[in-house]
Amino acid sequence: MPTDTALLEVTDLRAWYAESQALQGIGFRVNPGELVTLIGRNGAGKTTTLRSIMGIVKNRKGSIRFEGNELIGKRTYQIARQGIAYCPEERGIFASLSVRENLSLPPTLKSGGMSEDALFETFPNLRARASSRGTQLSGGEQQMLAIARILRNGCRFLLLDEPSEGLAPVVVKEIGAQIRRLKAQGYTILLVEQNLNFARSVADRHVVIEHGTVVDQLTNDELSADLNRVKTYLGV
Ligand SMILES: Nc1ncnc2c1ncn2[C@@H]1O[C@H](COP(=O)(O)OP(=O)(O)OP(=O)(O)O)[C@@H](O)[C@H]1O
Repeated sequence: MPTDTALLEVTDLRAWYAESQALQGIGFRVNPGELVTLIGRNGAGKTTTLRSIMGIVKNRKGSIRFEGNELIGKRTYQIARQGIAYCPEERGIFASLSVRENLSLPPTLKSGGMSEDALFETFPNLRARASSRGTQLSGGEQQMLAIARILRNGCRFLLLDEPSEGLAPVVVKEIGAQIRRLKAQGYTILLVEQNLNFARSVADRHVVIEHGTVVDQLTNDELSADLNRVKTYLGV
């Protein structure tokens, strides 16, 4: 696909934590409406890639273009306002606030954010738990709330960090179905995952990261046809 159709284009991305270089020159693209995963072992650089796109990791070089606009040099709030939402691995639910209060917090960054009703339709478990505090939610409900919350602000490009982590298989399936529904609604999604089966159940393409670089890229069909190609990288 030609460069000018990419929604996100990352080129030679390098990033540092103090003196330590975590990304060594990452390059990949995400086209509008696609769901792309970043897969790789612990410490490969997946989360750092998402945090670099968001400008949370500030010491970064190379190029990150979103809708043609360069994000390197921009602050996190400016990046969010371009229409990029980030759901971190730690989920960031406000423990003492109810589900409804957690959902009321995000600022409107773009028009077209999901209404509370639309969110409760996508995540029916949350409707039943609307008055429950963050601490009373199961891990799966917390993950759903973390995703639901970023849908409030109107962003159409979602960065999701390991939504399946620590969840029972039946809950992982449910979250997979919800993510597929978001994709069907036109959201573009970049997803960090270590759970290969989950990644295969939702993605169009996969970008494999090792030691801060991209070592392979493949479509979901290519992955299904040759699972060993990726299992070697993941060490499973
Ligand atoms: N806050 C930090 N300070 C210093 N080094 C860090 C920090 N966060 C991550 N690193 C290092 O950067 C490298 C990439 O880590 P990153 O978290 O991006 O990996 P990952 O692929 O997302 O793995 P994981 O699934 O374990 O988060 C690792 O070597 C890690 O130790």
